[in-house]
Parts: sequence; C-alpha cells; structure tokens
Amino acid sequence: MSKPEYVELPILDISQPLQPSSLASLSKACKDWGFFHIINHGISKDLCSQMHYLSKILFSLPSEAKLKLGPFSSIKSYTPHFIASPFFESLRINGPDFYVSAKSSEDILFDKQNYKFSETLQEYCSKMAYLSEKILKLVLMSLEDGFEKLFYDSEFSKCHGYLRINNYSAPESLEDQVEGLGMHTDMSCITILYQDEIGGLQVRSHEGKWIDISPSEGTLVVNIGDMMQAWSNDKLRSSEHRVVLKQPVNRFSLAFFWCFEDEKVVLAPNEVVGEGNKRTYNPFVCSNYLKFRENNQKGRFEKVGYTVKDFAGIKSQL
Ligand SMILES: O=C(O)CCC(=O)C(=O)O
Ligand SMILES: [Fe+2]
Repeated sequence: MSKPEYVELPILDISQPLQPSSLASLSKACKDWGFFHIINHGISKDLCSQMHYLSKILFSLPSEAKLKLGPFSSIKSYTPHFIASPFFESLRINGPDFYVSAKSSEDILFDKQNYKFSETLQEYCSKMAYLSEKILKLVLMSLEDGFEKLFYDSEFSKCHGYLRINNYSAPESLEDQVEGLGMHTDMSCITILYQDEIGGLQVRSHEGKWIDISPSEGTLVVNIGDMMQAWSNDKLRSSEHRVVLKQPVNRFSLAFFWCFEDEKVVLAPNEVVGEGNKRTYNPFVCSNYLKFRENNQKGRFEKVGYTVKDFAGIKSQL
C-alpha cells in the first residue's frame, strides 16, 4: 500500500474573531477536504483526561454488562464489536438532555459506584453543543460573509447533538494494515472529534489517496457531514474518512455529531446555490436519509449507493 501523503489543514483559534485570511483558509479547507482543526476551544486537558478515564472503566466492563445496552436491549446505546469492525465498540449519549441519557446507561452499567459518569458526560457534551453552534456560524460565514446572519436562526436553530465514545481494541497482528473503522461519511451537519495521541484517522482525497490526520495536543478535528454538503449545494465537502490501527495499543476517540432535527427538509437556499448555478440535490427529509443509511449499513460502501449523493443527488445530464 502506498504511503499516505500529508495535508496541511488550517488550525483556527476560535477564541478570537476570525481574520479574513483565516476565513479564506477555512473556506478552502471546507471545500477541498471538509476537515480542519480548532484550538483554544475551551475543552480543558483535564476534562479530556476524565473522559478517557471513564471510557477505560466503561469499555473494560464484561461484555455481558455492556450488552445490556446493546442492539437487542431497549436502550440500544452500545454498539458491540463486529458491527462496524472487529476492533470497534462505542457508547452513544443523546442530547438535548445529555445528563438523562448518560444516567440511563450509567444506571444499567454500574451498580452503585459513583465515577461522576453522567456529570462528566453532561459537561463535555454541553460544551460540544456550544462549540458546534459557534463553528457552524463560522462555516456559514466562510461560505459568504453575512450567511450566518441570514441563515443561522432560520435553518440551524433546531439542531441537536449526540456523542459517540469510540473504543478501538489493540490489534494482535499488524502485518496488514488493520481497519478500525471502515470508510464512511458522517450524516451530521458537522462533527467535532477528539482523538487520543495514537493516531490512525485518515481522510480520502479527491484522487482517492488516504491522508493522515495526525493528533496534536489541545487540538480538535472538525469535519463537514452529509447534511451540510447537501444544504450547501456541494460547496462544502463531506469527505470519506476511516480509522486504521497501526500500533498494537488501544485507541480512544470522542465524536460529537451536530445534526438537523429529524423532520427538517434539507434544501439549499437560492442564495447558497447562487445565480446561474444548478441545484445538485432534490429536497429531502432528514430522517429519511438517516433511514436510508441504516438500511444500507451492511452493504460495502464502495459498491452500494450509500451517500447523500446517491440518496438525493440530481444526476447531471451529459
Ligand atoms: O475515531 C475516530 O477518529 C473517527 C471516528 C469517526 O469517524 C466516527 O465516529 O464517525
Ligand atoms: Fe466519522
């Protein structure tokens, strides 16, 4: 397999108003890669360490305990190994009341011990929800100055978030490169990702090359999801990405997805399409796309019509 190349994605200091040059690099990164980094985001190192600590406790529970939250339980917050990959398992915490969601899993997982599980998750998720709103406004601004004022309240004020705590177990053999999470696009508007220091996240270039998105302390990764790609009439890119496991160690990540409400009709406003440009998507209801993806989950991404383009894209007539 050829060595992945390197891409320099912008690192935005989001504690400061963005300068025109940063907005320009954000705009380019969202169009070319759909990925960028943020720093000074207000998520402390301490909070990330606490999340890591809780994740270790949670995923080291016996399978029987975790499966009480599994696909065949009423709560369904746990995805066991062998669904996404043999190495991947995750726990989902839903908004808008992250505390209640975390507590319902906590009560089933742990007897009476108090690890401050739900409090910590609530703190992390509410900070992520706040950050998502802020970043979405910057992304709108990067499309065109004034779009955040024009569209944020009317189109994005009912967005909601959920967190996936992802655990990748250490592969035994590294002879072939091991896929921890196969190629996919996110269904969100945007995703904010914390990855530990192990590395392995890769984004696919337009030419189909896999490029490493290396971890860096204090930095979060942001990526554009399918909903924003459709809403922006393809001006923002929802890139395929995956996780490869290159070291014989456990890997941990936190993916926070900021999504449209289920009943939202996703349709790029005329101003976003721009005069003289063709629409690239038919309008669709958000939840119908989510169902479409669920039904295709077992299909191989490369072979089966699987993305928002396959679902609602308008085929160009050549
Ligand atoms: O674990 C990672 O770094 C990426 C996870 C991811 O892409 C996802 O959960 O959608
Ligand atoms: Fe993803």
